[in-house]
Amino acid sequence: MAQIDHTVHVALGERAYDILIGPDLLAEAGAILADKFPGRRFGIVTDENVARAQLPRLTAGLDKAGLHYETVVLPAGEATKSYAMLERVVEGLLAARLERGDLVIALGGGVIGDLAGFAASVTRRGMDFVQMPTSLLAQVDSSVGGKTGINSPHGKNLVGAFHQPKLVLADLSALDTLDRRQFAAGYAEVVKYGLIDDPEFFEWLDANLGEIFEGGPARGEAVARCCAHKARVVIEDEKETGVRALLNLGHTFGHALEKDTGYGDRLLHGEGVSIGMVLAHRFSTELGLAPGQDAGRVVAHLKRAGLPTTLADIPGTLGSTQDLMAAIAQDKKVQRGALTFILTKGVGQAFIEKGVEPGRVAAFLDAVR
Ligand SMILES: NC(=O)c1ccc[n+]([C@@H]2O[C@H](COP(=O)([O-])OP(=O)(O)OC[C@H]3O[C@@H](n4cnc5c(N)ncnc54)[C@H](O)[C@@H]3O)[C@@H](O)[C@H]2O)c1
Ligand SMILES: O=C(O)C(=O)C[C@@H](O)[C@H](O)[C@H](O)COP(=O)(O)O
Ligand SMILES: [Zn+2]
Repeated sequence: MAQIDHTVHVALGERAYDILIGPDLLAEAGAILADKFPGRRFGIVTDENVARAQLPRLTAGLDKAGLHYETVVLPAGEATKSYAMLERVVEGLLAARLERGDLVIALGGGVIGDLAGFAASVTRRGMDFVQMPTSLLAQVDSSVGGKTGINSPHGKNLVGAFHQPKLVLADLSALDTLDRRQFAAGYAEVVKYGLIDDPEFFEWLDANLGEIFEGGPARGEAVARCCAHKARVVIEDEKETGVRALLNLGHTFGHALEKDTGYGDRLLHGEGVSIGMVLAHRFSTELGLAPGQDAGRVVAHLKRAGLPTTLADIPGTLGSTQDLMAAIAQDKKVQRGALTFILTKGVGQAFIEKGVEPGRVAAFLDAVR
């Protein structure tokens, strides 16, 4: 019997699903899948690191439950969110003769979740999929809410679909094999929830950061609170026509930095979000919207987590402000050519600002470089 510490229900009508959070869910996944999806077959998509560290725990349980599965193993890292890897996954699923009624399993971090979810959405015009997030980032953010996709040479996540999973299994013990840099990158998205509209959560994180990083009970609570927060937002605005844009705090800057640094090891997504959230606070201060000391609190907390907080923390040379502005112009929140930013009045008081003048953003970037 699986131990489930927390359940979050994502109430999306006929697309509703549960997020189950517990200590050993990969090992129990075979029994859970056999019960929820009787008679179905499975296509596991994962990356080389996760195949080494976590896949055997999953397949042992699938074997025990007598389930049929095929596995596609991809290179690890952000560069895998590409057209070439999308083709590899789709062709792998087809070669395995998985039917439309079978399920894709995304076993890995956000890269695998986004790519495999998108592949599921287009293969045979739409297969169901299950998220089995193994990074902190994927457990608190990317496995929930149905944003799937890949990067384009024009920018981050520019090709994709909203495609909700049928189930999310977040196995907390999977995080034991994640390295510290990746854990910290995921933690940036944890902090994001506090900064959006939950100052009490930000305070709680400040008090529990050590325990979260060391793997104490606060870690599971943090994952559950983030999932509950994200589920609330997604239920209200599944396709990002309104409040969901708040989940993009720090991402307009962050995505531009990820593109500029080539989607590689120089800057992980969560690290870009960390710097982006600081820039969003500083830009808000610059515009006279937020007190300067709130940006200071954010920087201090992110630094405690070992995260980068300034452009100078990014190794190597960044492109010009013009290059960054060109990337920002491709942001999916752009409407009729006008920029939208998530700005803030202070910790836990983020808001959506449409029609931000590009000249002001460029001047701000020039000033902080
Ligand atoms: N869809 C969404 O709503 C959403 C939300 C946030 C981020 N994202 C996307 O998620 C991606 C980032 O996700 P990520 O930070 O998980 O990156 P990732 O998928 O690259 O995983 C990070 C690294 O950790 C390794 N790894 C993962 N789990 C492991 C484990 N348990 N043990 C050992 N190694 C493990 C991976 O192999 C990889 O090298 C970005 O592409 C970002 O755009 C999407
Ligand atoms: O779920 C959302 O909505 C988010 O914005 C969550 C973000 O953390 C995530 O990085 C997402 O992929 C960004 O979406 P995008 O639409 O800006 O590409
Ligand atoms: Zn993100």
